[in-house]
Amino acid sequence: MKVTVLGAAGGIGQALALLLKLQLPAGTDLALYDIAPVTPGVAVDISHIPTAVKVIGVSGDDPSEALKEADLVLISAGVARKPGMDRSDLFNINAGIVRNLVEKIARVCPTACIGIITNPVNTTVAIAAEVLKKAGVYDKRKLFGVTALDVLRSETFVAELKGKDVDKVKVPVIGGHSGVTILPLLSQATEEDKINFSQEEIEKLTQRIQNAGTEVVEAKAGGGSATLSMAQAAARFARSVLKGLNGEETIEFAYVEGDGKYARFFAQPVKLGIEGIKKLLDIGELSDYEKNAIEAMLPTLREDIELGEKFVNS
Ligand SMILES: NC(=O)c1ccc[n+]([C@@H]2O[C@H](COP(=O)([O-])OP(=O)(O)OC[C@H]3O[C@@H](n4cnc5c(N)ncnc54)[C@H](O)[C@@H]3O)[C@@H](O)[C@H]2O)c1
Ligand SMILES: O=C(O)C[C@H](O)C(=O)O
Repeated sequence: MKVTVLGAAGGIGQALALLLKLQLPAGTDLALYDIAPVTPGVAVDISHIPTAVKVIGVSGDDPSEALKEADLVLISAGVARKPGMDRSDLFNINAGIVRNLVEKIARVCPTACIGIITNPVNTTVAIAAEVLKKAGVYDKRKLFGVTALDVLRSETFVAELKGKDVDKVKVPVIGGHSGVTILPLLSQATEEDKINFSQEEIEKLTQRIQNAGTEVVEAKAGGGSATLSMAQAAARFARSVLKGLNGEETIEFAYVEGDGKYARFFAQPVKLGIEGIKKLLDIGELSDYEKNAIEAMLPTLREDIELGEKFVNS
């Protein structure tokens, strides 16, 4: 198996490269690409860590060498937020970056699974889908917006608030990856057994999870957004995708093209298998608060998606 990271010299990219070198199964190839000239050096650096994962680093204008025969491509190339910005403010720069990189993927490794980290994820995934469709290689089972960080944060915050074992807490998170489109399903949170919340706790926790990215952006005070926690989330996601590709089915939450019930793309639980998504899983029973929250997010989510579709097609 081969995993490629595009944007590998960045804050997420370097931490992700390190985690993948440490966590990928023995025998996996890891390819790092970034326009930054330091990228081959990042690869040399982590290549000295004694694990059975082989690393190459490619810089410059052409990612082809890094993409050749990739099974999974993770894209974290692009700019990050500064205080006062929304994720949608990144569209002007990141839309073109994602379009160009996905065009390369369509040519060099059209059957690879793709995990998009670059914001605004609600829109960049739609851009990727349209680019792949134009190239005649779109397989919706293989395109993912990486929303695993929302799940990690929910597990952490719930465990902290309720004094639970963080290793056992599970919280589904659905919708998209910005503001009100991030919806933790606290009515389904468990630590083996169901965890109960007061309405006040539900409202405060939901808001904290929705604003967690901004919490990091403000704390970093102009130095960027979440990189280390994001790298861990992406590494966990990558391991699950590879497990699936290797025939060991796993479940992850990701922003994918589903049945269109709520929006063309929607973060939901998926069963991963040898072709990427094997099955879309049901989001389960929702509380009235969650049902209302879905209705409230849909105009934003649909607009975000349309923006990406139009960017490629007009
Ligand atoms: N999905 C999520 O949950 C999540 C979480 C955190 C950050 N993000 C997003 O991830 C992106 C990256 O964040 P970061 O903190 O790593 O930013 P960063 O600025 O530290 O790194 C970005 C890297 O992308 C590279 N790059 C720019 N254009 C490129 C191109 N055309 N080809 C290859 N590489 C290119 C840059 O050289 C840089 O090394 C941002 O858009 C950020 O908003 C998403
Ligand atoms: O908030 C951001 O801009 C980065 C990322 O989407 C996050 O959730 O941390």
